[in-house]
Amino acid sequence: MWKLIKSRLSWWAVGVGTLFLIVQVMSNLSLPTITSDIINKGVANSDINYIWHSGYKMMFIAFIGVIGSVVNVYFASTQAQKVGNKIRHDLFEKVSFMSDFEFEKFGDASLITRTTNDVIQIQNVMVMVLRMMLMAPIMLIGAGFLAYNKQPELTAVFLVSLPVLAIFVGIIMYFAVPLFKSLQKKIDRINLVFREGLTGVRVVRAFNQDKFEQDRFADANHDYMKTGITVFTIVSFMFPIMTLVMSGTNMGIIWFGGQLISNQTMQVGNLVAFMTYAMQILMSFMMLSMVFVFIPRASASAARINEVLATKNSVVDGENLTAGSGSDNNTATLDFNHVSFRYSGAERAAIDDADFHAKAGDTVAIIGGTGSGKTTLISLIPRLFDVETGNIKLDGTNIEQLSQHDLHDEVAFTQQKAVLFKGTIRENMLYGNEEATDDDIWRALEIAQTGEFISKDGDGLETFVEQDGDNFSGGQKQRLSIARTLVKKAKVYIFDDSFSALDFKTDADLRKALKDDPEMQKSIVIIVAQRIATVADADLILVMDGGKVVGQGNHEELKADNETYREIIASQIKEGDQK
Ligand SMILES: Nc1ncnc2c1ncn2[C@@H]1O[C@H](COP(=O)(O)OP(=O)(O)OP(=O)(O)O)[C@@H](O)[C@H]1O
Repeated sequence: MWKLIKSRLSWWAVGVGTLFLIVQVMSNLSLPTITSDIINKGVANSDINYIWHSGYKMMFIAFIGVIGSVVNVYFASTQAQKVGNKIRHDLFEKVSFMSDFEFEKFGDASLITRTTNDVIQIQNVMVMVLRMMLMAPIMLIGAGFLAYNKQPELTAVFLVSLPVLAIFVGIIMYFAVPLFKSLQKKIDRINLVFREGLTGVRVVRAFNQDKFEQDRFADANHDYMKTGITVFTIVSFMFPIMTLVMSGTNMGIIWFGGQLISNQTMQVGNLVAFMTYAMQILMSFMMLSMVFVFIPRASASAARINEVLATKNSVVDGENLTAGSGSDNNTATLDFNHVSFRYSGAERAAIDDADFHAKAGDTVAIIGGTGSGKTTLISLIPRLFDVETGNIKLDGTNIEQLSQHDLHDEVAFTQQKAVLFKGTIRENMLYGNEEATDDDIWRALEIAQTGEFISKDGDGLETFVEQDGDNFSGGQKQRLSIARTLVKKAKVYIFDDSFSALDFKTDADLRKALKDDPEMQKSIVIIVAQRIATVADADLILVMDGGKVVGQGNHEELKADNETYREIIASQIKEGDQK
């Protein structure tokens, strides 16, 4: 935890906060001595002036103490907030650059818990540490010293009360600490079930599994609640035990102190001050114990956060990078040279010796059965994963020699699942290219065949997009995603099964518009598809089966001599889906 906090802490603020904390503790420590003086000198001698004078002094010192406390709380809280803010920022940045490998390792529910709840645990403990953990030792030593000064013999009482308190606190910590740690894992589980229930709400309803999902969530929720109740019940023993020990200590002090007073070896005022110091000593001990109860929970959270921050991204920028891919758009080339790739832990290669070449103006279509490796193949181009053997060259430059930023500038990607953001159509389109003009956006929207639902006569680019694009149909969302990809100026445009949600006519119109657009002639278009009709016009068709490119050529060539391609055609004739 220390490692996580120290580099993000502002040390001058901690210094100033500690200074004011010392002021507060000094004020707290000096008040009992003044009280004892009021009793010993003012009350005993009926000296009203002395009592008033000491009263003013007490008020002044108490006021200084309040200022010390307020300033210290301010610095402790702002530091905790700032450190939390920096950790969340760093986590988000780290997660933004993670490849799918790293995402799968943690799971998104756990990443969310780590960025929210785990950070809050650290913030809470930071406030405790910056206040209690610094205050308690100063107060413990100060009050112990002053109590000893008032009446050394009486300090023997602590030889009993402190060990008794330590034993009870030790027992509480022994049971509470492991439970505190397990609470974090249980929050992960709640997040996971909640997230799955939310994102899959339609599937859940369609299969009438509402009850099953509710029970699943109730189980996770109940499990968390049970552990929470157990741990906080255990911790709640702290306060009654503390009260018991304090009362016992007071009784001891009054018992022995009373005897010392009757022997005239102690003044009444000293007894009162001693009792206050005794409370301060026990309170300090208690504060330290509380901090030590909560630190392990925060340490567990810190370990979970550090695990994310320390994760090495499997896709990283290499050294000696080439600036840009080295040629203008008109000469764009893409070469897959004997590329193989295997998912971590997988026995079989997901891509086995893929070798093909494309140039500006080409449309490359990839077809094959489900699980044949189409998505994996195109994911290698923007380096969502790195190739295992072979290489991919863009304009003759190995893509691993380009910075990821430069590479992503050259490659525009539409995923299988359309993703839209809440906002306007314009905002969504500018996501593809923030410098795009309205004309650029309308050009992209026209190619993507959005005319039937986004028109210049209506709200146009100001049309509102709900969260996840929920106010559009699947096919409309897909067309908007395609338009956003086209707004970007890129050398390679990839459409991963993006046309499957479109009806045949729209699919054909869109591909024709793509082909006819002069801008697209400068780029390479890669289309992953399941339908023969979608791929038939492509300049190069790659037929995939079991991770291998088992055929490449145009429609006529493949129809003539590729068995797998013919099987796909045959299967689609049966479905009445062939061109
Ligand atoms: N993240 C992953 N981790 C491990 N294996 C994976 C992962 N993603 C895909 N695979 C495996 O790699 C193979 C190719 O998957 P891929 O998604 O590339 O196929 P696809 O042809 O795009 O399928 P579909 O048409 O169904 O989308 C499959 O056997 C799949 O199980």
